[in-house]
This record gives sequence, C-alpha cells and structure tokens, in this order.
Amino acid sequence: MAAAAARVLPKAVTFVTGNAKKLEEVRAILGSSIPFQSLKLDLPELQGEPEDISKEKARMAASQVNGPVLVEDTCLCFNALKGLPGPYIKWFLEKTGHEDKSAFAMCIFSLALGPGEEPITFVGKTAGKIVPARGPADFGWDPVFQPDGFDQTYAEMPKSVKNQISHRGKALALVKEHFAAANYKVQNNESA
Ligand SMILES: O=P(O)(O)OP(=O)(O)OP(=O)(O)OC[C@H]1O[C@@H](n2cnc3c(O)ncnc32)[C@H](O)[C@@H]1O
Ligand SMILES: [Mg+2]
Repeated sequence: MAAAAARVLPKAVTFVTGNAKKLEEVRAILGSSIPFQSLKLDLPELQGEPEDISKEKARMAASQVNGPVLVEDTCLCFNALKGLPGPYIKWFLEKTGHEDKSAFAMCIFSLALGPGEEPITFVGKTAGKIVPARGPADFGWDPVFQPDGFDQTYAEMPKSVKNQISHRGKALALVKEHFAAANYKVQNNESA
C-alpha cells in the first residue's frame, strides 16, 4: 500500500499531562518512535463517557497549545459496577477501601492536530482484579491492580513488564501505528 501523503504540522506534537508518572511511562514506551515535546498542564477533570472526556481534553489542550497535542485519560473500571468508577477512579480510591473485584484498566489517548480539529482516539485495555495493596505506592492505583495472568500487581512488577502489557502500552502501540501510517511532517521538514 502506498504511504499516505504527508500532512504538515506547524510544530511537533505536545503530550499534555499534569501527571509526571504518566509522562515517564509514555517516554519509556515511545522511545524515539514519535518525536514529541511535553507540557505540564492540569486540565480540568471532566465528566462523561471516557472517550468523550479524552477527546474534550484534547480539544482544550489543542487550543491552549495552539498546535497538535496528544493527551490521555485513564480509567479503572470494576466489572461488578458496570465499568464504574472508570474516569472517576481518582476520587473513588480516596473514599473507599479495595475489595477483590474483577476490573479492567483503560487508557484513551486522543490526538488533536490543532485547535478546532476533531480528535482521534486510541484505546488500550488490560483485564485484572482489584487486590489489597502490594508494592510501592508512587503511582495511583498500581498497588491494587493485578493484571490477569500475573501474580504481581502493577506496582510490584518491573516497569518494563508493566509497559509491555499495560493499558497505556496497548494504547500507545495504536498511536505508533497511526503515526507510521499517517506520515506527519513538521514544518521544518523533520518527520513527526
Ligand atoms: O493531567 P492528566 O493526564 O489528566 O493526569 P491525571 O493524574 O489527572 O490522570 P487522569 O485524569 O487520567 O486520572 C487517572 C487517575 O488514575 C491514576 N493513574 C493513571 N494511570 C495509571 C496507571 O498506569 N497506574 C496507576 N494509576 C494510574 C492517576 O494517578 C489518576 O489518579
Ligand atoms: Mg486528569
């Protein structure tokens, strides 16, 4: 199949997040496959369906950055609660204990090529269960999420293993495929 005609972007894509741990993982997973810059910005915590939240984040980030952006929103979804707390996990874990429950972790990246552009989404999911906390507590709910097929929680496993099997790793594999097929170029002729 012939490569798509290059789409020229005014500048390299900016990954916008207020979460240093997310940025660390995105850097580790993407390596040099997609050149991007990052910007620490606390975007509002929106409500709604996970995909809509992610897209709206991208729209807000694109207008603030005035250029192409990548954002993501992460959910932890309990099957017994029909997918909740989902995007509200941030508050939920502060208020409740952790029961043993089957669950899935989900990451939705949204790419907006500029202000007013419709974001494209990329979804990664990893199934697992909620367990009593084990391992370092330096990233969100990592200590209470044990992916299926493993006897370690996300927090206990080496980062490289988490990144290979995680919701974020799976979503970023789709982002990489998209960039490879889309053939973006930044204005100074570097490929993006
Ligand atoms: O600026 P943004 O990118 O929105 O960063 P955030 O920390 O607000 O992140 P979310 O809005 O996506 O909220 C997701 C919550 O889940 C946590 N989280 C995200 N990814 C995680 C992961 O891979 N493992 C454990 N916790 C995670 C994160 O710390 C938040 O409390
Ligand atoms: Mg957030």
